[in-house]
Amino acid sequence: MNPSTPDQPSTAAHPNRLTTANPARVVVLVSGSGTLLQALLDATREPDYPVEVVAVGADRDGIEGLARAERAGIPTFVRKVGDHASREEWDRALTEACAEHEPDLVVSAGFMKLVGSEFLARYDGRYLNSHPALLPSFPGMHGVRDALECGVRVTGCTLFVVDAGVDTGPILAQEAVEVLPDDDEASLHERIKAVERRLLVGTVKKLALHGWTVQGRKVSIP
Ligand SMILES: Nc1nc2c(c(=O)[nH]1)N[C@@H](CN(C=O)c1ccc(C(=O)N[C@@H](CCC(=O)O)C(=O)O)cc1)CN2
Ligand SMILES: NCC(=O)N[C@@H]1O[C@H](COP(=O)([O-])[O-])[C@@H](O)[C@H]1O
Repeated sequence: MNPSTPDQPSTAAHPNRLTTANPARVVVLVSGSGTLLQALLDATREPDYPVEVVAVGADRDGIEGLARAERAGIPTFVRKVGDHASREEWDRALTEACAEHEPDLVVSAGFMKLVGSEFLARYDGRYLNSHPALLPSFPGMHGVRDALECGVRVTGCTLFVVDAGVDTGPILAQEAVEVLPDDDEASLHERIKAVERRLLVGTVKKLALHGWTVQGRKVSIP
């Protein structure tokens, strides 16, 4: 993890400011199809996109998210909970696997495991998660299904800085998506993911360019 680089504003006036290398080194964690990951990979092909995806990690084998990384020539790693004696050991192994790539940011993009205290301490303020609902409504593994079952007319997506709770961390960005009368979980999730991809790519760019501060529940990007 890097402090400010010469072409970025000084952190002297903002002691809690988090900054990245230029380009920012990003590890992406996935458990599934990896379309959010793909959006980041596609963005990094633009010459002025200030991010390098340095590795992709997963908690399981055989997923399209890992295949996308391999096709892009990006290093991958898999750390399965079941291969470790305890959840704490898995958390340490995941932390170390990420650390080998010296990330400025770790982005959870459909990563379906809760991380523990070692991971959170190492990546304090630097671990982001994209969630397919407007938090604090509908946290957890089934944000789209829960919103539909509740009958809301508007849901959306949230990008936040992960803390020790489940989808409770300080919010970076949100965008609303209308629920249509004929929506099922799959159709609504597809429309949300289209918005999530754009929000993730745009917000990670802002973080890389400007840095950010986390103070209590507030995240600010200058
Ligand atoms: N400490 C945290 N870790 C993670 C968070 C978080 O908010 N705090 N967000 C997730 C992603 N997530 C929803 O956004 C989420 C992922 C997983 C679970 C969960 O209960 N998982 C179970 C196992 C599920 C399975 O493998 O089928 C578990 O971890 O044991 C809830 C919410 C990223 N990590
Ligand atoms: N609680 C975490 C969660 O539900 N994550 C969600 O998984 C999807 C991943 O899509 P992808 O595999 O196509 O990128 C995204 O909608 C993401 O928000």
